[in-house]
Amino acid sequence: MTITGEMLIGATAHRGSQGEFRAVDPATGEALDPVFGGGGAADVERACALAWAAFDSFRETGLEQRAAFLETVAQNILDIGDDLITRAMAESGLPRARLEGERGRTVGQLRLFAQVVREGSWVEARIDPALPARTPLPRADIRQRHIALGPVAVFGASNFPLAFSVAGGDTASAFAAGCPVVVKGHGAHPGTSELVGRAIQAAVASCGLPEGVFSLLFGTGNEIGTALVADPRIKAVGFTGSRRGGLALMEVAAKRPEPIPVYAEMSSINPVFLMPAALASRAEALGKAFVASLTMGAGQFCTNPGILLVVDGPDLDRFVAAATEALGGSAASTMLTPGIHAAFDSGVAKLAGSGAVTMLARGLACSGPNQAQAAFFTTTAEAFLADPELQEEVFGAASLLIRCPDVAAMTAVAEKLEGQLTATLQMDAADRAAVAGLIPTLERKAGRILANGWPTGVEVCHAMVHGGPFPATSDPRSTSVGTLAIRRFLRPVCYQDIPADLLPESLRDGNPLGLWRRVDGELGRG
Ligand SMILES: NC(=O)C1=CN([C@@H]2O[C@H](COP(=O)(O)OP(=O)(O)OC[C@H]3O[C@@H](n4cnc5c(N)ncnc54)[C@H](OP(=O)(O)O)[C@@H]3O)[C@@H](O)[C@H]2O)C=CC1
Ligand SMILES: O=C(O)CCC(=O)C(=O)O
Repeated sequence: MTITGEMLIGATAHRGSQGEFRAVDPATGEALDPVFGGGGAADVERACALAWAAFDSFRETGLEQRAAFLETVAQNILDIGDDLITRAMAESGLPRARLEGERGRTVGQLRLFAQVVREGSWVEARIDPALPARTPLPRADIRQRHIALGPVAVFGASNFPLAFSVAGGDTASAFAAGCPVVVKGHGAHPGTSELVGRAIQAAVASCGLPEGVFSLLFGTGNEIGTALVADPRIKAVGFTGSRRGGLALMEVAAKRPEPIPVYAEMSSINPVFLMPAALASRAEALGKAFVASLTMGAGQFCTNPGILLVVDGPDLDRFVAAATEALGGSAASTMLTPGIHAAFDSGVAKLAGSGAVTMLARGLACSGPNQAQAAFFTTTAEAFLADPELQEEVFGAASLLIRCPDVAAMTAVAEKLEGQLTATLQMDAADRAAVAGLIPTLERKAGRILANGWPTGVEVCHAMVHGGPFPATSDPRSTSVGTLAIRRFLRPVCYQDIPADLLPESLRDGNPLGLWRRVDGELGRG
């Protein structure tokens, strides 16, 4: 498939006229062909007008048709073949195996959402039949279902050019809910975005859906994203990226005449608690496993283990020795963009320059452009508590070990942490009582608590929560990974005494769609 450098607006391909840009291969620093045209206000207007025109029809597509659409998108992405992988490698510096795995995850989550759509319980139909004889007052016939929120603006993330980008989790869950999507493609991987965008565009056409179900825009500055979020026809936003970018978009959304929800995944340092018995029994293995998680994908995961909390003592020294040895031998790896690389270097320099922090190890020296050397630092619980800047995310393979005098100090540090995507416990049986004391704090701080694993690598499943209190996300009531993500793009509507023939099928007597429904409080298929 040829990459043209055009935006995809409804059924058309259209070259933007507001400036030009090219992707950069971060491994070589060279600009890649073709030249892309940046979009402007007229392109946002056209994409949003089409999305709005498609909305009422798309949200009422039958469950089977919508599920088949998601499956067609998945198949079309696979059908691009190796061109997709080679372009994504060139644009991101990520290795083939990682991108092939990511493609599998992307296709898998589209197919999982197809199953969810077919199964239909997301409609959450409720029926409270009329009680005309009730005294002192009769009850009306009251029915409820969930409908799609409206067109959704999705911002592709730089660090997952497939699974969190044009056809990533935000798009899949919005489509599943029945929302048209306008994607603002990330400037780091426009060719990958165009290829995937064309796969979606073809699926819209072959499934007989209105063209406005999907558009893909590019820009050469913040203006296009701002205009998209400000457009009155956009009713929700999905974003993964920097705290600054997420906050800026939240502000735009909040200042609209009609404010809208922004589901932004932004910043997390993912504390790992090395509990005393676990440390005593397997300090060396933990040191090696920690470095493997830290350096995976050049550390460019929002779930990266950015801080470790540990009780000081000889077992910690064993852990540090193993971790510094592993990290000292880890190769420098190419980061996604020159900007992300520069931000990593400046974050590491800031930590190194802090009087309260000691450098423990650096990875092997860089041998090419945009490469990052992993970094491992230590500080004390007291110093960490005194300096809120030590909590700032350094995006990449950098981590800070916090030496605590006892488990109570670990809890005290946990209490001072900002909201997190994850909190990890390395624990043995003898740590159970201490962990039981920590869990209430971790439940308040994080979206996912895990034991004896590492936070990188999120399973896409029904029970997953990839979210958490601010600043991990802008809305802790939801998740951006897993099937619960559909809820972000739905809202309940109640129908009181609406004539039977005007009710949506999901709420009609006789349950023509065979959905799980709550009738007079009882859940069943009646
Ligand atoms: N925690 C996480 O999961 C991640 C964190 N990051 C962090 O973000 C930094 C930069 O990476 P990047 O991926 O580019 O993330 P950004 O947040 O800078 O950009 C993400 C997207 O949001 C848009 N955007 C950003 N700011 C604004 C704004 N003020 N108004 C309108 N649109 C905006 C960008 O558009 P435009 O192209 O116009 O800039 C881009 O499409 C990294 O160094 C890292 O610190 C990055 C990825 C993931
Ligand atoms: O760890 C993962 O698999 C997902 C990470 C993520 O959401 C991110 O880095 O933005």
